[in-house]
Amino acid sequence: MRVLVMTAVEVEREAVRRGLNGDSRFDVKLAGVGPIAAAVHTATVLAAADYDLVVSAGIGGGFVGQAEVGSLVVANEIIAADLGVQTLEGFSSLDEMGFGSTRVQVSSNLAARLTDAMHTAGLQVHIGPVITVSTATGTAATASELAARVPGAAAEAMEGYGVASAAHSRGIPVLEIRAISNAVGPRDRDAWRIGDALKALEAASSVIVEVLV
Ligand SMILES: O=C(O)c1cccc(C(=O)CC[C@H]2O[C@@H](n3cnc4c(=O)[nH]cnc43)[C@H](O)[C@@H]2O)c1
Repeated sequence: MRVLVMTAVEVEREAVRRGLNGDSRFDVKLAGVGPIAAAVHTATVLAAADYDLVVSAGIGGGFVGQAEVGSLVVANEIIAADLGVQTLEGFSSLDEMGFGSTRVQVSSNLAARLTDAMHTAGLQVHIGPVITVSTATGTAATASELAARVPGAAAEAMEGYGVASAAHSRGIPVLEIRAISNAVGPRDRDAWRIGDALKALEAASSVIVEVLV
C-alpha cells in the first residue's frame, strides 16, 4: 500500500516523518495552510503519482468536552463547516443550498482500526467529526455555533476538507488525524501546546505504520 500524508506546515511534516521512521511506503508532503492550498497541493501530488490512501494530518483545535489538549482525534467524517451562506435566519450549508456537499466520508474501517491501535498503544484518542474552517475559531460564540452546526464535532483544523476533496475526486480513500494543540474557543495563542501536540502526532504516526501497511 502506498500512502500519501499531507501536513500543512514543515514542523508537522517533521513530526510525522519521525513517527514513520523512514518507511518507504509513505510520502509526506506539504499542503499549505487552509483548505484551498491543501486541495491544490494534494491534487498536484495525486496527478503525478499513484496512492492507495491519502491522510490529512496535523495539529488542530479540540472541542471542549470532546477532545482535550494533547489528545488525538481520528475523523469519522470530514466536514467543511463554514462553506455556505449566512442568511437572516442563520447559516445555510452548501448541501442545504443544493450546490454540492460539505462532507467527505472517510474510510470508516481504517479509521476504526487506527483508533483501536492508538488506544492499545496507550495514546489518548477520540473518533468523531473533524471540521475544516477557512477562519480558525477565536470566540466562544463561534465555537458554540460550530458545535451546534456539527453535533459531536471533535476537532477543528483548516486543511482536511481540501485534502479529502482532492483524494475523493480520484476515488482514493482518505483519513484525517489531528493532534490537539488548543481548545476551540476564545483565542489565546499563549496557551497553545504545539510541542505536546507534535509529540502526539509523532506517536500517532508510528501507529499508522503498524495499521496501514
Ligand atoms: O496564531 C493563531 O491564532 C493561529 C490560528 C490558526 C492557525 C494557526 C497556525 O499556526 C496554522 C497551522 C495549523 O494549525 C491548525 N490548527 C491548530 N489549531 C487550530 C484551531 O483551533 N482551528 C483551526 N486550525 C487549527 C490548522 O490546521 C493550521 O494548518 C495559528
